[in-house]
Amino acid sequence: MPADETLVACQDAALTFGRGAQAVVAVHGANLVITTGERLAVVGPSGSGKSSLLHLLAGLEQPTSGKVIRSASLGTFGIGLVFQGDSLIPALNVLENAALPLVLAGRTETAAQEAARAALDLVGAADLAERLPEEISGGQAQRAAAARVLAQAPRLILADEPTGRLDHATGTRVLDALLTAADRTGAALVVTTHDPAVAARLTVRRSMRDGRLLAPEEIS
Ligand SMILES: Nc1ncnc2c1ncn2[C@@H]1O[C@H](COP(=O)(O)OP(=O)(O)OP(=O)(O)O)[C@@H](O)[C@H]1O
Repeated sequence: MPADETLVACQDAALTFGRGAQAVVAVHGANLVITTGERLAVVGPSGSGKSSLLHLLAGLEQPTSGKVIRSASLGTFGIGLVFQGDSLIPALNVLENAALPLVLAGRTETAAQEAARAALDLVGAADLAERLPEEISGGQAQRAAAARVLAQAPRLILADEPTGRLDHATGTRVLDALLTAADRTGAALVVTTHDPAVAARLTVRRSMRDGRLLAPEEIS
C-alpha cells in the first residue's frame, strides 16, 4: 500500500441544513485530503461543524455543494465511525454488539467473536463482554462502541468526540486504543475534539470556526 494513498478528498464540500431563512450552513466549502497514515484532530467549539464534517467524510451526509470523493479501495469496512452517544443494540451483550457487523458481513460467529474480544481487550473492556448495554456506564458504552469499530479493522477511523463523556483515565485509554489500532493496521485516524490534550496526541490539527475549516497546523 503506498504511504500517501488518498482515502477521502473533500473539494469545496459544503453542507447546509434547512432552507431559506431557516438555513444553517454547518460546513462552508471545506477542502481536505485524508491519506493513509493520517492522524488528524478536528477541533472547535460546540456547533462549529465538526460532526457535520465527519458525516460528510463518512458519506452519512451528501454535500449540498462541492464534492466528497472516497477511494474505491475502501471496500465494505473501509470506514469505521465511532459515534457520539449511544449506538449499542440494547438486546445484545457487549461482545455480540462488537461482533455483529462482522457476522452480518458473513464471518462465522466464532471468528467474529474472536475479533470482537481482541478489540474489547484493546480498549480495556474485556470484562464487560457478557453485559447488556443497560448494565454498563456511558463511558463503558463508548469503549464498547470503539471496540465494535476496531474489530472491523477499517482503513479510515472517524471518531466523533471519542473521549467527550469519559473521565481522563478512561478517555486516555480509548484514545490509546484508537492510536494503537491505527498504527497496527495502518489505518488513517480522524478525531473531533474540544480537548487540546486529545488533539495533542495526533499529528495535525485543523480548527473549525462557524463551519469554516481553517488551515492545517502541525502539532509539535
Ligand atoms: N440535522 C441537523 N439539522 C439542522 N441543523 C443541524 C443538524 N445537524 C447539525 N446542525 C447544525 O449545524 C451546525 C454544526 O453542527 P455540528 O453538530 O456539526 O457541530 P459540532 O462542532 O460537531 O458540535 P458539538 O461539538 O456540539 O458536537 C450547528 O449549528 C447545528 O445546530
